[in-house]
Amino acid sequence: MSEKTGQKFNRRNMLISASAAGAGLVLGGGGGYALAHTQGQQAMQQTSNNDIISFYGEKQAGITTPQQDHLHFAAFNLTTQDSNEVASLLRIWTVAAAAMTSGKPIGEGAFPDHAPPPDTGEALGLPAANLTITFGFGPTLFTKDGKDRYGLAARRPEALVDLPSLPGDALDPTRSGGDLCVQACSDNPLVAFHAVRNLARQARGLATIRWSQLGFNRTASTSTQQETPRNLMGFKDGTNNLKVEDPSLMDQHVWAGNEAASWMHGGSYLVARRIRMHLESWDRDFLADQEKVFGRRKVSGAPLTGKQEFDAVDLTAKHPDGTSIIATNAHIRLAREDDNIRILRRGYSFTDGMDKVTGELDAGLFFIAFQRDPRKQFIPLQQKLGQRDLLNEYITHNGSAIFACPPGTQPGGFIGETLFA
Ligand SMILES: C=CC1=C(C)c2cc3[nH]c(cc4nc(cc5[nH]c(cc1n2)c(C)c5CCC(=O)O)C(CCC(=O)O)=C4C)c(C)c3C=C
Ligand SMILES: [Fe+2]
Repeated sequence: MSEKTGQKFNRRNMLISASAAGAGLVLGGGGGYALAHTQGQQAMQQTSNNDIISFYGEKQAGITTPQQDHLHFAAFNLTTQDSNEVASLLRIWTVAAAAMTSGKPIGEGAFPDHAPPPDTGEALGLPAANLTITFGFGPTLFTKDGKDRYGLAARRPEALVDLPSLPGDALDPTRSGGDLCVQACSDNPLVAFHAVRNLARQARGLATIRWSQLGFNRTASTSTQQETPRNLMGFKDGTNNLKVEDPSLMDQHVWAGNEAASWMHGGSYLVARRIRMHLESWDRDFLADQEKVFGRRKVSGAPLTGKQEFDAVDLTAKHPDGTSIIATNAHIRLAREDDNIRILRRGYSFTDGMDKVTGELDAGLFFIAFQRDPRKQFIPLQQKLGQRDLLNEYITHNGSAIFACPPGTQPGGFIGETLFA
């Protein structure tokens, strides 16, 4: 499993070192850029801190590593027809991701004056801020329009299904699907942006961004060490999420095991949904009704059957008149009626400004969940929620994608090596 390495390196040290050495404007020319780069590498060896999450490991980082505050997610269309070029792209991305997640710019050694710098530069001076970069493969990497594009069709995992049409879906194809995905998460939004920008730049000629989504303020806690954040509806979100400190729950619900295609062992399946919230009508709803929708108190986050946030949810408790305290179609009842179906939620709030047609906010939850098998987890859950959830009055799912995230890799290897072996 990927872990915090305890190494100290940040791009700020790199800049300070460079200017102390009289390099002048670090971005002013190739010489300054290169000096900053070299001295930054020394800084990394000399100091230590804890804002670096190792890219290399048995499992990809960004799944069961504690969730950061900001997201830049991008889905890519492959434009190359050659499977060797797809593997080459993954090799290049692996090296770049390992550098950026350690707080280093892309590219080694001195950068030439008369060529574009290998790194775009906007994150120079910034620490890694716990950057993780997680890669995934969409169904269309394996089969597209009935064709075996790269000779990989036979290796498509059974669990990597095309998501069926789900109740209440209003999906926009331009915000859905993708051959590859990159999930960049960091506690600094610019660091996450820089990661996706630079990977997209490296992909030129082989792949283009199909759609992307920025996310702010994680809407889940994935670690017992984190405080539960609030979503844009004002409710604490993530209270009963799986917590990464329990490896047996991760093995049971998140990591693909022996049932999966062998190249996916130690990987996981990512489902992303762009869920627009109709915040104007939500804001007109009475507090008691808002609380009924979720089955929890707005301020404390406590279940309606308890007093404090982490009190157990009692789905059997009744009012004196015999009706259920947590309504029969409350979100937390439907999401947890079956204790065997659990997912690791890792979503973010988003806003893309306003809807030009209605004048309303275009904002909501960019839902991301990791799981061992979407056929047994996300799909049945959403089938139930989409039919009966009280929340449906206030939300619309308008983007959707599924990706198989392969296991991690070690220095010298690359993400996806088990698939392309
Ligand atoms: C298909 C899975 C889920 C979707 C889609 C989904 C959308 C969604 N959820 C909230 C807000 C909350 N969800 C909460 C709990 C919760 N949600 C899901 C699944 C989906 N949610 C699960 C499995 C759970 C946990 C249930 C449990 O085990 O008790 C909560 C309560 C606090 C918490 O436990 O996190 C909130 C709040 C929104 C706003 C939303 C779509 C916009
Ligand atoms: Fe939920």
